Amino acid sequence: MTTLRIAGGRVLRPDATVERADVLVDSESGTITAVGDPDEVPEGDETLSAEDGLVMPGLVNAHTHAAMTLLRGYADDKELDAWLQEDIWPVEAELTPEDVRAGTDLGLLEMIRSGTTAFADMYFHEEQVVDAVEDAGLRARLGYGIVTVGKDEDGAREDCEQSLATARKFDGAAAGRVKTAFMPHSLTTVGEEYLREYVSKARDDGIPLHYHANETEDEVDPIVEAEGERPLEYARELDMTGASDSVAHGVHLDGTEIDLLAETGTAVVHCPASNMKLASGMAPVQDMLDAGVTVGLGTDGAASNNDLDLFDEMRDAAMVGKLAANDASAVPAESVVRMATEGSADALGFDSGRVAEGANADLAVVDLDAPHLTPHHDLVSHLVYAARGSDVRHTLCDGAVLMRDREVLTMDAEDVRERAEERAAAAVERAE
Ligand SMILES: N[C@@H](CCSC[C@H]1O[C@@H](n2cnc3c(=O)[nH]cnc32)[C@H](O)[C@@H]1O)C(=O)O
Ligand SMILES: [Zn+2]
Repeated sequence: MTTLRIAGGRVLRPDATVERADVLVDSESGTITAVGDPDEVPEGDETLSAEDGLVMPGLVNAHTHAAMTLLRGYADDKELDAWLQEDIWPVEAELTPEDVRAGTDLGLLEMIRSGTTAFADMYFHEEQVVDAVEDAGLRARLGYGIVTVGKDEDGAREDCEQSLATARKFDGAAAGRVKTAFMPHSLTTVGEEYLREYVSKARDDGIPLHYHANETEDEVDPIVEAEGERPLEYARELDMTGASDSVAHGVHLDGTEIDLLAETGTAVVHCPASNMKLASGMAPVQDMLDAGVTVGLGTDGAASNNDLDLFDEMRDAAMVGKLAANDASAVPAESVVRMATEGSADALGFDSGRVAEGANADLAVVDLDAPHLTPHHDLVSHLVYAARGSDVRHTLCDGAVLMRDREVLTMDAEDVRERAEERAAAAVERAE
């Protein structure tokens, strides 16, 4: 057994208290085997210094499209529908497997550097994402995104089959760090007949669902008109709500839908930056938390954010949560940290997001000695309101060190940047 002791720092515990403690990690099982007083934690085979640092759960990005880093800054300042149809989808149609690998690598590099250890990915050429995750050492729940609008029946079925096949094939890949889901893009971009047929197939195999829901009013209104019910009521009828499922966004929700989410255990992944940038609206996050909904946090793709830094996202979540509730005490720092760690991990079905014995050893160590993190009245406050991704010193996933002293060990950062730069430029040129 190889053990690693993370020593000399402070530790953020699941009850949001901070204490001086060391953490012992078993690299073979990839779990945390002890957390506690430095005198009581056994010696490790190796030591990683957390002096002047805070050991926290690795952040979990519960909704993204990692390869969309290639489209970062390509098209901004537009609302969702026009942005997707006029700018994003034409370039995505040109993306080859190698392009997706390059964009995903760039996304993973950015995640590791900013203390993110797990993510949910909805995209295509997912075999590339599996390989990228395997090599970089992160954890992911991934799936192939289905769009049937604008496709004939054969094309639509092909998409659905592809999503099922991807979910079946890759579950458990990368030594168990990859899990999968069936991923219809949304309730309006996938036809009802296909949802009915293929969701039931996914259910037969126990495959969870992840999809965009209630993101914009333009997406809610047509369902209300056609079905005479709210989108999530429609989703429940289609058997698309359940304890293993998660929906991205959940911006435009009424009280009935919030109750439905809580009752069924369906998680919502809040994506505040994307919601603000595309002017989609303000999610009722405090209302969801009050109702007992599992709420996670996601960046969405880098083209609508425009980065994958969950520290930024935490600040955005707190800020917009207060505006939405018209209450400065709404969505406080502690709730936000919980959202980005345990909440997201629960949404994705990972035993991560908490520094506790037995949990996955997915961790980040944040430097506390920066001017913008001084003084130390309240470190939970700092994580949400003052820290940034570049404050992360070490990142670990599944008991392995992915970044040590700001050097990413599992990827060649220069090569990743060069490939992404070249492939992004070429794809845009082909599309235009
Ligand atoms: N199989 C589909 C791809 C779907 S992947 C998921 C899709 O979600 C898109 N996407 C990114 N951000 C958002 C968002 O905020 N709302 C809805 N879709 C988004 C993204 O561009 C990507 O096309 C096809 O071949 O068209
Ligand atoms: Zn999305």
